[in-house]
Amino acid sequence: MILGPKLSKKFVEIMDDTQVQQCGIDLRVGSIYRIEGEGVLDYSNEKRKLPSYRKIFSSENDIKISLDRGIYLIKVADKIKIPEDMAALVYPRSSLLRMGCTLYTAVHDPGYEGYPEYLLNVMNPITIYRYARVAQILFIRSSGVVGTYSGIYQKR
Ligand SMILES: O=c1ccn([C@H]2C[C@H](O)[C@@H](COP(=O)(O)OP(=O)(O)OP(=O)(O)O)O2)c(=O)[nH]1
Repeated sequence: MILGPKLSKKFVEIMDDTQVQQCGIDLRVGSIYRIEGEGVLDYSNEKRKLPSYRKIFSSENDIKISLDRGIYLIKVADKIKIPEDMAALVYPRSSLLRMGCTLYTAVHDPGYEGYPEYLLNVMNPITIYRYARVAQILFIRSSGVVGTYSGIYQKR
């Protein structure tokens, strides 16, 4: 079952009710990075290596950024905390899609806490203002959960 925002509001540190949607909570842009260099991914994570990220925008310090076509990493400005019996899914805002851009997102695990990062694909140039709402998070109550998230992205 997807939780409505009356309940899920407790799990996102939002700025104000503009972020509250009918079924989920909008997430704001925090920082944007260029991805530089190669990543390495294996089965056990022994060889896992993230590429380098060069920060090109921060909602704290900058007013707006114009992005050319390309791939960027985006870190959200809102801290989220997933309860131990829930997972969360994040979708791009449809306005972002209508502008020719999208976010690629993965599963948010039970117990995860932090400022998530998503892949931003700019297929048509876009200007993004500080703290623009770019995504929407949906919380899903989950049964039969095995443990809670404690990987390298916890509390980042
Ligand atoms: O698009 C996403 C999806 C999830 N997360 C956060 C929440 C999630 O709980 C955590 C780890 O995600 P996942 O388990 O998919 O990462 P992994 O690559 O398997 O890392 P680990 O080995 O730490 O599990 O990262 C993001 O920042 N971005």
